[in-house]
Amino acid sequence: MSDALPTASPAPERDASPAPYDALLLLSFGGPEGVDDVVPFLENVTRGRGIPRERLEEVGRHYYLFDGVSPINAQNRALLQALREDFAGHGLDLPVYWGNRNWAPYLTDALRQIVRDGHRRVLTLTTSAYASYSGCRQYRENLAESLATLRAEGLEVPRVDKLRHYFNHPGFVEPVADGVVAALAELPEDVRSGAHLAFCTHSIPTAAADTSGPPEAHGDGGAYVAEHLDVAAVITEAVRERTGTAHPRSLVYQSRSGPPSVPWLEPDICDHLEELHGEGVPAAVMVPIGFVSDHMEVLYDLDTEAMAKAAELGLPARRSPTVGADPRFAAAVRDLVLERAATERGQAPVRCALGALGPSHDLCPVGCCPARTPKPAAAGADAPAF
Ligand SMILES: CC1=C(CCC(=O)O)c2cc3nc(cc4[nH]c(cc5[nH]c(cc1n2)c(C)c5CCC(=O)O)c(CCC(=O)O)c4C)C(CCC(=O)O)=C3C
Ligand SMILES: [Fe+2]
Repeated sequence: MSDALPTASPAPERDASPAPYDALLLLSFGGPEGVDDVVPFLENVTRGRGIPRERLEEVGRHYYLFDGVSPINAQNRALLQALREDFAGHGLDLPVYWGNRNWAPYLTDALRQIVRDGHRRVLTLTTSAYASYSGCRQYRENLAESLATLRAEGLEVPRVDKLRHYFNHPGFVEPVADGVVAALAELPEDVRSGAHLAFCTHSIPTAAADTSGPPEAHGDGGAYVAEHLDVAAVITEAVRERTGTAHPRSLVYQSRSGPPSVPWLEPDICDHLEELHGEGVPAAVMVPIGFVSDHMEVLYDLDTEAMAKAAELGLPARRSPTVGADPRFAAAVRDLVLERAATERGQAPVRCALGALGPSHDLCPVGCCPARTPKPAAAGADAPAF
């Protein structure tokens, strides 16, 4: 694989008009904020998804280890604040709302407020940077369902679009690369230059991976894996530019769910650490590129379980930070909002993207990340009219 990829591209000066949009919606997963929330939250997440009881009990224990509190909602509050500050500081007059798929504040309530406040064109930012059913279409299904609820309530339904996938935007890549450099600096000096970069993301069923992204990417591994491989190469190169060391890398998976009979993406991070250790690799940095902010998958599956595995092996390891509410990420969101607004106004704005894949599509085409059971999905070429 070539490492000669561009690792910087200047963010263009853009016209600060968000027109035709009049609201931005931060759409996220949601998480429990106390022990009493855990079971109802897990019921919301897993309704109709066929997850074995034992897996749910296991995941419930992860939350109880942290007093039932996932950091995801606090992270989203911080991101909301960062977006509002960034927009205000750059003359972008666009109110920002927040709603979740699985926990309060709920998506339907956020959309209802948007309508009551008189907004008609909503742009959505999801806290998932890649193509996949769980990371993209399922959020689009949630939007369609909430819009149908509003219509049943007799409210005027706004038009809703979704920002393109941003895994390769410089404002996502750069904070991650800096975080890797910082994590490397925390490793003992004698093992630092030999450290392996284990890029971590959520495992998904291989069938879902194969059909992720637009139909033309299907069958060849799919867009989900291709996007992660591409950004892992970009980040590795950005780290080499900063440290002078070309670290070996791999893409590995975590947080497998579902019945054991169904194949999911592998290797798992813990098995991978064992393998690295067996090969004589002196240290590892886990880079959670699959996640926008810290949440239970990061705190438990990486910081608790994978770090315990590394300690057991005697393998020096660190976990690098997620982008969270980094001001560069907030600025990237502003850039993407203005890019999309200009596109909707019929202009052809510069589209910032690093790596070999280039900028992702604005509108998910028909057949993008199909569901096992077809459901209406908003903000795509196959969106129902309201
Ligand atoms: C690709 C992907 C992302 C990244 C994109 C994105 O961020 O959207 C993601 C994020 C998250 N997943 C989360 C939590 C859970 N995911 C589960 C289950 C599942 N995730 C899946 C995929 C993904 N998940 C899949 C294919 C399943 C199997 C069931 C199904 O087919 O739907 C379950 C059920 C129990 C279990 O089996 O683990 C839970 C509790 C939380 C919140 C954590 C917190 O509370 O801090 C977050 C951010
Ligand atoms: Fe998940």
